[in-house]
Amino acid sequence: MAKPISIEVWNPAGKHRVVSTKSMPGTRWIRLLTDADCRLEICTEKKTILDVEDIQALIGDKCDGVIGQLTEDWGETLFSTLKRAGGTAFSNMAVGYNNVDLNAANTYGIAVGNTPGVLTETTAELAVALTVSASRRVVEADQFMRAGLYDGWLPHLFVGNLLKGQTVGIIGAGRIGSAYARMMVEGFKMNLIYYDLYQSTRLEKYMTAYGEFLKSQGEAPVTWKRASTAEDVLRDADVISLHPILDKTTYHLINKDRLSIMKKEAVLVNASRGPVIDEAALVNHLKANPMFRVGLDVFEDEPYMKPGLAEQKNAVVVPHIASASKWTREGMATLAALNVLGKVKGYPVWPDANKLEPFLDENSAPPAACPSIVNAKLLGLEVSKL
Ligand SMILES: NC(=O)C1=CN([C@@H]2O[C@H](COP(=O)(O)OP(=O)(O)OC[C@H]3O[C@@H](n4cnc5c(N)ncnc54)[C@H](O)[C@@H]3O)[C@@H](O)[C@H]2O)C=CC1
Ligand SMILES: O=C(O)C(=O)CO
Repeated sequence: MAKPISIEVWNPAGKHRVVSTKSMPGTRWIRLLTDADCRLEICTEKKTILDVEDIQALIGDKCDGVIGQLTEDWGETLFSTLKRAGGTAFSNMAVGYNNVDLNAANTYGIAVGNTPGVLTETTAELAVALTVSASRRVVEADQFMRAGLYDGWLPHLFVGNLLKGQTVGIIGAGRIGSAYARMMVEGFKMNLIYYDLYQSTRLEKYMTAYGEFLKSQGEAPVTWKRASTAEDVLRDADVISLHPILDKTTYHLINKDRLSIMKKEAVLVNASRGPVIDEAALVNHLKANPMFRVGLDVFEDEPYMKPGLAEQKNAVVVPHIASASKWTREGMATLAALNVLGKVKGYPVWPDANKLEPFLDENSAPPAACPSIVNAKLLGLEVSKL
């Protein structure tokens, strides 16, 4: 028998049953669904991470689509349950979808949505915040102050690293990696080295133009380089920020060997996914190298930290909040809802998931399309001509 699970129902007479496994910020997403004849059921269970059984209970016997979260395990069991309930759509309220087994979704013909773009700047800004906090020892200094230990200015008190003129390294120069690179380069006049499987022509053009601009102002130009290996970035950079997707190629990309080639006083930031770093190896490295610093938004076994990490003063840790600005979270909710709604209504897929502004304009109706379906091609979904 299915577990009892608490829900809040909107528009009970709606024709299409859509389930959201969590309450999400804002109300626009709710309005968009209910105005389009959906009965929306929002799970209000007081449990942060729902397990597969909880979600099966939510899906029930009839469900057209589900809006879910990156903490959930969307694999064979959930996609087959959704298919049996007549569902055709699932959307993560996230850009990353490493919690989703796309092969299983494809097997059951379920469209999988994500929420790119709307979180790019917000996430990059938090990565910058972690970089500065780690470089300048902001959290350590804050704790020292609150503990009443400050008894006057001293030449050696909380000396950290200057960013200006140093080299910032990016691994994964996609939307967020490129936005972060620009913030660091513009903000701190840093030189750039990046590694990605693909060339980021846009970022390279920007770097060249910005260097020219600085020169025209009589300032030292910034330089850039595309590295041919991740190791080249790790060896050369003073600050390294990780922004790749999580998949087989990036799992434990930062491991004991790669940590050992980094500068002893480097700053490492991770706002991508926890398993990109071998966290146990990182803890050992932090212990052995007190001048090496990290800023972490994500962890290998969320919500837990590996033993020893919490005690390391050279680590700044925050609980996966990189996309947590009001505008972004409301936008993510809107995109996730529109992915599901679009598929339920039989709309085509938006042609460019990097240009989703029309869906985010609160003053106009969104286009009749699914903003971002990651398996659209595989499912042979029609592309919008709008
Ligand atoms: N901490 C947080 O709250 C957030 C975390 N994220 C994470 O950030 C990731 C990136 O997001 P976007 O920039 O929007 O995605 P994106 O797809 O624009 O960028 C990812 C980049 O990683 C590159 N990449 C893939 N495999 C690689 C490899 N083996 N080595 C080097 N580069 C590789 C890709 O070529 C691409 O350029 C998401 O997949 C998600 O996991 C995203 C938003 C918020
Ligand atoms: O969107 C993502 O992938 C996140 O991690 C949360 O914003």
